[in-house]
Amino acid sequence: MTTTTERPATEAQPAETTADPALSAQECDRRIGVLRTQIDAVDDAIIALIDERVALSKNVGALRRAGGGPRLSLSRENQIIAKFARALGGSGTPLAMLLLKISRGRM
Ligand SMILES: C=C(O[C@@H]1C=C(C(=O)O)C=C[C@H]1O)C(=O)O
Repeated sequence: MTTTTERPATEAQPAETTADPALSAQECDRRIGVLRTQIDAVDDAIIALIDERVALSKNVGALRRAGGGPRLSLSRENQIIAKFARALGGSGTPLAMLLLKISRGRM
């Protein structure tokens, strides 16, 4: 898969993730700040990937309609929902449905 999205380094440093009860409150706050910066970068990447997915989905839809086909493919959507459910368990299905809804909304 090719993507135009820059992926942030998501691997937190062990020093930032270790919950050591001997840490000062100030050091805990500092580590939380570091981790939140990483979370923000991951969220930015997720948003960029959603935008990329919407654009790809829109292109498929336009091509299918140009070829005389329907706007949607429910069998394909079911495959995607099943993939997310396999990968993410109970939250996979609603997440896939939300992604499909976002893609439809802009088609
Ligand atoms: C993008 C397509 O068209 C529609 C959008 C889909 C999607 O956003 O993943 C999936 C199936 C179709 O309803 C496709 O058929 O692959």
